[in-house]
Amino acid sequence: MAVVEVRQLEKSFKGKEAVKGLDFELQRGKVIALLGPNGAGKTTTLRMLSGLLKPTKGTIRFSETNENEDIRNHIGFLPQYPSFHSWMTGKEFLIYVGQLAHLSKDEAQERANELLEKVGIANAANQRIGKYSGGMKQRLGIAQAMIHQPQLLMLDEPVSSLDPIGRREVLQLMEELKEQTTILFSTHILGDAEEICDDLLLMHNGKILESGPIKELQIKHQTSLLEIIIEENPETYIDRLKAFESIEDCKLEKGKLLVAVNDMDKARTQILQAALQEKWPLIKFELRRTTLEEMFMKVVSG
Ligand SMILES: Nc1ncnc2c1ncn2[C@@H]1O[C@H](COP(=O)(O)OP(=O)(O)OP(=O)(O)O)[C@@H](O)[C@H]1O
Repeated sequence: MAVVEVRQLEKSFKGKEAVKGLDFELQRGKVIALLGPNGAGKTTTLRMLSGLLKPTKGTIRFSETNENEDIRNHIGFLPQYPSFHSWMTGKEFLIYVGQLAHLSKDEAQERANELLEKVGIANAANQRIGKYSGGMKQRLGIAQAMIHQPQLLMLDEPVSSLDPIGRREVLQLMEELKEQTTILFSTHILGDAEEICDDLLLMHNGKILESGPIKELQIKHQTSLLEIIIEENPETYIDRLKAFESIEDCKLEKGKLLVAVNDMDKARTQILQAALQEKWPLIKFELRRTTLEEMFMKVVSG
């Protein structure tokens, strides 16, 4: 079941389209990565979903809200550059945020203690935020976004500014929080997405180019390539290779023939038979797989 359904979502800034007609759904209980290079439109999309920015066009429908209900009751948001009152302690800050979210003082206190424990900074509860490390601030930011038990937690680049240890810890925390809420987080690092997400929304130039379960996308984009090295005049073999129906394309790159195949078994047999019969000066014949990462890099590099 979808937590949120987005249809034809658009946003322009002074006539410049930042988000160009998005259609997607977020499935309950999943961790979804909104993946894309700088300027893809990730922040703009998250800000529209969180109610901070008005779409130019399109609809965002949360499954558990009524027409006139404030969607902020159902979502938690951690911006890319959160601002904290550095003179407050972590606990004071969470109680303050809890009361802003309409919890009573007692409820806010109870929830603050619970969350400080959950995000792993209970030992720094009474320390001023100004003394927190980047990772601790990010944990506190996640706790503030979770204060009212939202059905959707949105995190804008939650690990980008962290060192490898902080990054690992926050990713682990997100993995744990998955039990309680659906999580949508933006990143430009495929590795982060691959590590913890179930589903992927791949965004580029304001559009979603790919979406779905990451495992399915990995399989979909895993294509087979053969790398062949022929000692003399490799360019003269291109047309010969392209003539096989099992071969989709062939090009010469840095002295290697890169052959895209549609039927690996057939291609292997056909090429090796021809090489034997026609005495090709074959040096190397190797299988290479392209991955989601290569697909992503291709998209990112335009
Ligand atoms: N308030 C604004 N006014 C004008 N243009 C904007 C505004 N906010 C975003 N943009 C433009 O919209 C496009 C998408 O920006 P956005 O911040 O959503 O991308 P992003 O994918 O989050 O990038 P990053 O990873 O760098 O944060 C960019 O071209 C950006 O310059």
